[in-house]
Amino acid sequence: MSFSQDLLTRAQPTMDAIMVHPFLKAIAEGNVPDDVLNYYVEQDEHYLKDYLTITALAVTQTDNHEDIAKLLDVAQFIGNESKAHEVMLGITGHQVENWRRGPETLLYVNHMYESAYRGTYADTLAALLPCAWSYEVMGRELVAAGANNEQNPLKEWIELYAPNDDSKSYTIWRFEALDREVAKLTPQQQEHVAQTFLLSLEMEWRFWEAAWVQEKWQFNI
Ligand SMILES: Cc1ncc(CO)c(N)n1
Repeated sequence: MSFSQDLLTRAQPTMDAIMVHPFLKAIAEGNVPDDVLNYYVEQDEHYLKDYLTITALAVTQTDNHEDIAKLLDVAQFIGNESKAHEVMLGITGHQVENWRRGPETLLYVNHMYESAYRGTYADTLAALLPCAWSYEVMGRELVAAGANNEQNPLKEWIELYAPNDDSKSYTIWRFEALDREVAKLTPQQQEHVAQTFLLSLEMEWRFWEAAWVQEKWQFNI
């Protein structure tokens, strides 16, 4: 069994929990409460800025030309995600004004920065992967369930993340790169990479949850 196949088995319970999270159910039904959408967009603006920076850090850790080209494509795609945010803000009429990272956002991006600054290239790939992978699975499942119907105000948002061609995965190259890179590591380092991936995946669940419960810092500073 490949490293990433084993990883997917270990990741399954977390992924299952993400897919049934009430926030995702509300996206499917097109009835996410406004304050949840606003919280999500504000935190995701922070998240994506950091994600872009960490993607750039990943570029500096490898000399594999194909990976570099793919990572630059990812950087390009992150620009499209502002459009996804506009879909959500179009529903609520809100403007982004909270420029403070919430607790879960900070935990998540710090985990990714730590992986990039202190880990191997494989750690950085692993830290970045659950973001793309969980949204691909989500997009695919939402479209399969017909959630991107004309009545759903989040139709465009959903379609941004669903693969265009059903058979094509936009994250498969990342798993292949991960398998190639971990082959260079010791078993101990490989387990570190696995933990890095699984922690980012848990952070995906926590990111939805934080918006759903409107998680706040204790003090306003
Ligand atoms: C937290 C989070 N994870 C994944 C994505 C998809 O890029 C996103 N926009 N935000």
